Parts: sequence; C-alpha cells; structure tokens
Amino acid sequence: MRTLTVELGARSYPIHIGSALLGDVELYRPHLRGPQVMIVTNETVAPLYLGPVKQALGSHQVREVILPDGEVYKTLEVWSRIFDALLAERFARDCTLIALGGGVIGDMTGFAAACYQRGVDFIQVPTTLLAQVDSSVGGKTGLNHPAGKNMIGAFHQPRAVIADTDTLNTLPERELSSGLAEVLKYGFIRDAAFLDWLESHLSKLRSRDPEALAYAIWRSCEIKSQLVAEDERESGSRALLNLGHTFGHAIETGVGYGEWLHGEAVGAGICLAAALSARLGWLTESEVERTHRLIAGAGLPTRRPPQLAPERMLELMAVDKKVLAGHLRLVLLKRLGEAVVTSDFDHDALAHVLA
Ligand SMILES: NC(=O)c1ccc[n+]([C@@H]2O[C@H](COP(=O)([O-])OP(=O)(O)OC[C@H]3O[C@@H](n4cnc5c(N)ncnc54)[C@H](O)[C@@H]3O)[C@@H](O)[C@H]2O)c1
Ligand SMILES: O=C(O)C(=O)C[C@@H](O)[C@H](O)[C@H](O)COP(=O)(O)O
Ligand SMILES: [Zn+2]
Repeated sequence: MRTLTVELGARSYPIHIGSALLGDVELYRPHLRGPQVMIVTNETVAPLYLGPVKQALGSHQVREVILPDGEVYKTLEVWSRIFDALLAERFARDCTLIALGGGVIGDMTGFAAACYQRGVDFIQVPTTLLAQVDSSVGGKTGLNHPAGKNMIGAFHQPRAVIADTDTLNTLPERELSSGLAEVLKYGFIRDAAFLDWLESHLSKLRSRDPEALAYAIWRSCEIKSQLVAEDERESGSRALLNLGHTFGHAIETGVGYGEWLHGEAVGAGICLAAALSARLGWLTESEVERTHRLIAGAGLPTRRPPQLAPERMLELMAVDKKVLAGHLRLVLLKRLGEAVVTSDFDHDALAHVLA
C-alpha cells in the first residue's frame, strides 16, 4: 500500500492506494468519530463489494442505502433518498457516510455529507479507475441539473480515501477507458514526462497490468493533491483540472446524461481543446495529432457526437462554471504538459473547431 496526503491544514487526509484494502478495518477506524456508519452504494457495486466493507466495520452500527446505477440518477430526487435513510435510522451528527462506488456515488454521497445536519464526515471508497484517480480526491461534490453538469453542489473534503485497486478487475472495459481520459489529463496539464510514460504504457494499462495501474493511480493522485492543496476552491490553478471539461460537460448534457461516459466526453473535449490551442499558435499540428493518438489509444472518442450541433454545444458551454463576467474561459494547452485558463481566444476559431 502507498499513502499520499492531501495537505489542507486541519482538513488534511490520506489517500491509501493498494491491493486488498476494502476489508481492512484499520484504514477506516481512525476516521470514524461515532458508532453510526451509512454506506452509500448502488445496485451494481453492492453485490460485489458491500459485504467486505460491512464485515470490516462489524463493531459499528452499519446501515446501507443502495441507489439505482447511472449518471442519469445523479439528481436531487434520487439524492434525497440518502437523507430518508439517515433520518429513518436516526443518524446523529457524529455519524460517517461511506461512498462505495464510482464518481456518481462519490459525488452524491459527499454532497449529502456536506448537507446532513449541516455537515458530517465521509470517507471515499472509490471502485472505478476514474474515481480512484480523480473524483474521490479534492472535495468537489454535487449533482446534475437538466440544464448543466454538477450545477448543484458543495466543496466538502473526505476524511480519507481508500482506493483498493483489486476492485478494478471487475470494471467493464468501457469504464476503464473512461478513467484513462482523466489520467491522460494530468499528463497534458502538468507533466510531459508522465504523458510520455502513459504513451508507452497504454496497452499495459488497458490490459490491467497491476503495476502500471498502481503507478498511474498514484501519480494522478499526486498531481491532483498538489493542485487541490494549492487552490482548494478553484479560484486559480485548480481550474486546470477542467481541461476538456467545458466541451465534455456540454456533450454529456447535450446527448443526455449517461449516453456518453464522463471520460469519453472529456477525451473528445481534450482533442477540441488541442485543436483550438493549435489555432492560437500554441500547439503544432503534429502535437494535435499526438493528442488524438493518445486519446484514441485509450479507447476514447476524439470528436464531438455528430448529432450535437456546434450551435447547441456553444449554448451549453455558456453555462460552464468557469464563466466570469459573461466571458467563457477555457483550459487550453501552451504545450503538451502545460495548460492555462484563458478567455483569450477568438470565437470564430472556437466555432471553427466545433464545426
Ligand atoms: N468530484 C470530482 O472531482 C469528479 C471528478 C471526475 C468525475 N466526477 C464525476 O464522476 C462521475 C463519473 O464517475 P465514474 O466514471 O466512476 O462513473 P460511475 O460512478 O457511473 O461508475 C461507472 C460504472 O461502473 C460501475 N462500477 C463501479 N465500480 C465498479 C467495479 N469495481 N466493478 C464493476 N462495475 C463497477 C458503476 O455501477 C457504473 O455502472 C461523473 O458524474 C463525473 O461528473 C467527479
Ligand atoms: O477536481 C476538479 O477540480 C476537477 O475539475 C476534476 C474534474 O475531472 C471533474 O470532472 C469535476 O467534477 C469537474 O468540475 P466542475 O466544477 O467543472 O463541475
Ligand atoms: Zn472530470
């Protein structure tokens, strides 16, 4: 097991990464304030992993709430079932919520923890690659609205992240690729050497070589932890983690939540960001081609969905959370390994890239 720390002063927390962690009570115990624990999971993950977690926490008062599975259920209505369960069991302020699942469960559970009795503790137990490298770390929690992705939410940091890499063995291939989009993102925004490493290890990662996966998860969490420690609430550098997301979120909302996976939309979004960066003279055509090869090599789409018209994408992009004083800001690439947040692009160039 390797452990990283997200350095946030009194709210610092560990990220444990390794094999056979799910059932290790010692990883949970230091972070449980009171006896009551609510595990939030979904219909797919519960039959696979709820048993070992419940067994580990056997000496506590453990209850579970099992939500339907899918991005389409990341809604206010489904989310409120977590409060129904907490109140039915008379859970108190010293309770702990455990998010057992992918990013959808993590985001919904974290937001419930931020709101229940004005804030209780929670632990992230991510079981997808995407959740292990990204969504379980950094405290962005929330829900979708029909008009936009993650539009309702809060910053609320977990007490710990327990990433058991064995859980990735049951993950469908499409979901593994989706997680690789966020892994590649870290290379594109901050670490050209990591991008080179990813390029030469993509096939090992896709065939789930345990050592390659463990290194990719560790380095991704390290880069994300640094950005979160630098800028917890995204007033500056944290926004770099949004590379490809203004395009990607517009795709997810535009085609209907769950039709394109988050990582698929981000993959296409990174290619669009690279194309726009080239029009600004920052990337060469061969760097744009390399970007496409990396994204396609991870099993991800490189273009927007053909059914989503550029005009509709522009409309959806206008509700992005990075919009400032009515101006759209995008994360673009100065070079492969260095990103910037900028509004300094020509809207004709953007329309051209989308078309
Ligand atoms: N908070 C953040 O910082 C952040 C970062 C990135 C993404 N996100 C959000 O995360 C969500 C995407 O997360 P995701 O890709 O994990 O999707 P997900 O949570 O929908 O999980 C993907 C699928 O895999 C299943 N699954 C989970 N673990 C499994 C396992 N071990 N074996 C088999 N099946 C398993 C799930 O039930 C689901 O069907 C999006 O809503 C996105 O907006 C949040
Ligand atoms: O942690 C962050 O900051 C990120 O931007 C990580 C993204 O991968 C993630 O998809 C996040 O939920 C997007 O945030 P949003 O603020 O654009 O909704
Ligand atoms: Zn993302």
